[in-house]
Amino acid sequence: MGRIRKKLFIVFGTRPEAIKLFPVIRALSNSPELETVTCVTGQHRGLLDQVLGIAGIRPDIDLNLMMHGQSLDSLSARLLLAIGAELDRAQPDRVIVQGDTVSAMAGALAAHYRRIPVSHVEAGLRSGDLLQPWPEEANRRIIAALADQHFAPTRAAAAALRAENIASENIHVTGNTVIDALFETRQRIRADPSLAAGLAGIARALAGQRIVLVTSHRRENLDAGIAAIASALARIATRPDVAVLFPVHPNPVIGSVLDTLLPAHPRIVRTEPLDYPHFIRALELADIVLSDSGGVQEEAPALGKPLLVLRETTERAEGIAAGTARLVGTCTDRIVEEVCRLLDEPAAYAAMAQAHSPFGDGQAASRIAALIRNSFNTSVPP
Ligand SMILES: CC(=O)N[C@@H]1[C@@H](OP(=O)(O)OP(=O)(O)OC[C@H]2O[C@@H](n3ccc(=O)[nH]c3=O)[C@H](O)[C@@H]2O)O[C@H](CO)[C@@H](O)[C@@H]1O
Repeated sequence: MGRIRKKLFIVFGTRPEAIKLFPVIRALSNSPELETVTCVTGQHRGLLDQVLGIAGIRPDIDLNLMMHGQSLDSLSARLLLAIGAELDRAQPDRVIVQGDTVSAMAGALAAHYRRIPVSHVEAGLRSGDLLQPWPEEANRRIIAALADQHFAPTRAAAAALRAENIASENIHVTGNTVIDALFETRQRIRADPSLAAGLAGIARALAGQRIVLVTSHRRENLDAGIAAIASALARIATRPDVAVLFPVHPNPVIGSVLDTLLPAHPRIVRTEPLDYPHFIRALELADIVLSDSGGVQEEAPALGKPLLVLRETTERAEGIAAGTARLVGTCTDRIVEEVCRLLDEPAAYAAMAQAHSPFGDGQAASRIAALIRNSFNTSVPP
């Protein structure tokens, strides 16, 4: 006899997955006919835990698989074995993964090996280049081949899936859940400013400066890219009207390049990675954002912050089409030139500083929860 409540097994392991899944986990938990099992892999231990704490998620299973210096193949193999064992124990009716991490790919594959259906949140992002972003572009395509429910954030993402011959009835344009997380967190900070109070000192110290907020951690930028970005920031900070705020990703390669190429300077503020409310507050304080992050490309347009994307290609063309984002790559001169153009030409700045939210309206998670609920109503025999 089948269970009355359907069991959903949600696998994730990194900061961005936790940010983009907490609204979904909550929406699913509000359905009495569904039971959720959250399984974290610990792929990015510290950054993941920051988000879990703030979102109030206590994972049911913590695989804690992070090992210092682990290779992608060792990580993938360990994830596959560990997730598979948990699936055998939990016997879920459906597995949910998000985005393009190795944890998500391994979760989908372990589910497929057990013929458990897979829902993919943030489906259909494609750069068209298997090496950029690497290995995420391949992870996305593998998950798409295995999933039977594809939650595309935008119409363009849905079209990319149809172009790969995924059946239209399995593709749903829901918006990106990061906008749910962003709007909710912004609301929480307004109601309780102490959630982001750690930035008050920095905001006071930088008052009167135009703030350039920077994040960079993409693997393909770890060699020459991050060095070129650091040189650009050092030049930008020579302007007396500008301050650079750089929450640095814990990857040691980034820290050591910055130690060499980004000298101590009163107008360059390097911090540890900020927790989510503090990062959202930093986005609000920023005049210009420089980033190679996927999530930041979705958040900055929703807040009307001009964003220069430190990549050669992007799967998030919607921000560029909306006019809020511009692809600038990682050439030092180009970055400096584009930042100075925004600082010195008010019309250029105003054109990019319009708030658009091409990636969602903040209601994606409730749409996804409803689609998952309905999938059981339609596919379960009477
Ligand atoms: C190749 C690619 O594009 N892949 C993406 C990748 O993630 P990413 O590039 O978006 O990763 P990050 O930049 O680490 O995270 C970003 C989030 O972190 C918040 N943030 C940032 C700095 C900080 O100091 N404190 C914070 O809280 C910030 O607001 C934002 O929401 O994996 C995801 C999962 O599958 C995919 O969705 C997504 O395609």
